[in-house]
Amino acid sequence: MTDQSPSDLVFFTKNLCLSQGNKTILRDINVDVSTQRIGIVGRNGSGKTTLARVLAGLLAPSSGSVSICGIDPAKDRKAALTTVGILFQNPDHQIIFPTVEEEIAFGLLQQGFDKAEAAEQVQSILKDFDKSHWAQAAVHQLSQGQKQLVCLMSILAMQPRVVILDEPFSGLDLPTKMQLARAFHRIDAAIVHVSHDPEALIDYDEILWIDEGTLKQHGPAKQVLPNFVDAMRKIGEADDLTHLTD
Ligand SMILES: Nc1ncnc2c1ncn2[C@@H]1O[C@H](COP(=O)(O)OP(=O)(O)OP(=O)(O)O)[C@@H](O)[C@H]1O
Repeated sequence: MTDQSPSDLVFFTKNLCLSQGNKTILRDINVDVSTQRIGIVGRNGSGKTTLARVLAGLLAPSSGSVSICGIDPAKDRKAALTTVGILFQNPDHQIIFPTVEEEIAFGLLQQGFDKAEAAEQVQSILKDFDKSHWAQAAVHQLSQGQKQLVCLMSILAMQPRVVILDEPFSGLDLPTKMQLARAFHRIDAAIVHVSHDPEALIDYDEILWIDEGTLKQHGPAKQVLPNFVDAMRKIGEADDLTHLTD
């Protein structure tokens, strides 16, 4: 822990462990984060999504603790709703309503806004993104990139202090990625961005590298990303297939 007070921190974890059944997925993660652009990298299955879900309060630690903007997100679900929003890899796992305006209004109604207030906020966020004409569009007719933008607008309408992006570009073509990345740049809140792509995190303030459920390295992007890329290259260059003949 640094000498910063917990309220200055975007999040911190203390001896965070998480198991599912017999499997330990996160082990003893201790980290303080106080900047606005935070990347999380790691190999497939290293525990990045699990950490993102713990930060959003969707999973509770098995032991240890987590605090995001001063709240325990799994215990204080009401505060978590206004503090942290999470954008999943696949918008189809997030969207539940038939039209764009209903989808965006849902979170606001959950937050306690009445229907008229929610409708006003929906219009305002659509206008912000120059998408007022989408209000009554059927969500199932939108492309994946458009659906991802609807999810992002739904989160931002709730004005969270932290937005977690879990591989938000997967399955999107390059122009859509670039358009969505521009939308991310406009986000006022702190961003925690899980990605396999070091390029996507190059301008970020700090990076957490998760490896087999542990925090392998934490530091400025310029320091951690080259180490991560080197390590991934070495693993990629190794000829795993030789082991099949052992
Ligand atoms: N509910 C669960 N029960 C058991 N094991 C799980 C559960 N959820 C995740 N795991 C396992 O935990 C490990 C970490 O999963 P997680 O999805 O957090 O990794 P990840 O780093 O996000 O992977 P990827 O980059 O492939 O998305 C994986 O081995 C996964 O199979």
